[in-house]
Amino acid sequence: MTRAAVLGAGSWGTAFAKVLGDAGTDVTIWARRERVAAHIREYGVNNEYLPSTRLPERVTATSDPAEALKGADFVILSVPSQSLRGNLADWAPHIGPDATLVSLMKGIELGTTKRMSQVIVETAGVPADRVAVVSGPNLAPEIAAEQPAATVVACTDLDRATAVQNAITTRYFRPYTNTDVIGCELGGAVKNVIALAYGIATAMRLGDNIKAALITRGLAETTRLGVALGADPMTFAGLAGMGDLVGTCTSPLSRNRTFGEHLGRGETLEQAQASTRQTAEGVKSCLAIRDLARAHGVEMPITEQVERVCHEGVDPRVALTDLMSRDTKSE
Ligand SMILES: NC(=O)C1=CN([C@@H]2O[C@H](COP(=O)(O)OP(=O)(O)OC[C@H]3O[C@@H](n4cnc5c(N)ncnc54)[C@H](O)[C@@H]3O)[C@@H](O)[C@H]2O)C=CC1
Ligand SMILES: O=C(CO)COP(=O)(O)O
Repeated sequence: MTRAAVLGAGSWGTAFAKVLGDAGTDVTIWARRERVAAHIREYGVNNEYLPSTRLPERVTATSDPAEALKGADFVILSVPSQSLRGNLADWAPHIGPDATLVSLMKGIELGTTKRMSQVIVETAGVPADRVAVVSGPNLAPEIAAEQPAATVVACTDLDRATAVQNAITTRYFRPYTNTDVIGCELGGAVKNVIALAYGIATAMRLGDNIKAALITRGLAETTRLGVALGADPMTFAGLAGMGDLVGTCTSPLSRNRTFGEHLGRGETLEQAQASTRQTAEGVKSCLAIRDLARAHGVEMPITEQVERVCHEGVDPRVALTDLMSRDTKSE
């Protein structure tokens, strides 16, 4: 019997545990707070993040990471990106020697500008070919409700990607494999920043033309950064690129887009933050992505402006004027 540990009991960790359970894997979720774990054990429900989803019998929970990780073939990492390094340092001694580590996270680490798989390799001391990434248009509430979705499992070791694919294939969840880890991770992280911009534009009632332009030019700057870092440009035309970008920007369920709407209504960063307990990864990652782009000499004008609005208190109207008045160029 295959076993998985899901570390992080937020929306996506919990929905992903359900997918694994429905596909026939025994799952133990690690929750930071014992009362969340106890509620899952007793009622089969994560009442804090997905209160209307009943988890399969095969899914249980604990607040003890060693218990969650015992005998796990798949170690699923689903905490906020900026807390991964600290958490994983504690968890690493309990991870089995051949376990596959699977990142669900869509962020870039502040300060180091590292992708999550790089943080995992460094912190857990595992080779890169034991780390897989799952990324695509995967809004957790829809998947928890068994609405159909597709995703990408990326790993440089195709056999491991296929093993993860098999462990998460259900009648409502369809994973594709890919070996481009860099492209899949960048697609997932940068789309959160573009979704912030899309949310800002939505709240400012700027119209559908500019929203389509943000998606298209957002994908262009994501691809530019990806290519500079060694990604396959075709990845950005796939589910982990365009798919996730369109899904996130256009869905009112997206925390990043919703956060952007708060900013677009004129709220400060602090006011927008006070409106949600959930993770809008783009808010912090826009800083790291901007730094990464600058370090590689890549222009990311939308990301630059999102960073200014989020962290430098720039009025979104000023950011828009700056974007529209850049030097003209070829597409
Ligand atoms: N929710 C979604 O629809 C999707 C989310 N993701 C990504 O999955 C990752 C996890 O997101 P969600 O589950 O949605 O987040 P969430 O905001 O729903 O939950 C985060 C979880 O991490 C815990 N947590 C918060 N700070 C922590 C810390 N310092 N140490 C340990 N645990 C901590 C929280 O208690 C909570 O259980 C993010 O990178 C997100 O971008 C990816 C695809 C879909
Ligand atoms: O990554 C996601 C969908 O693929 C979820 O997006 P949000 O974090 O903006 O809710």
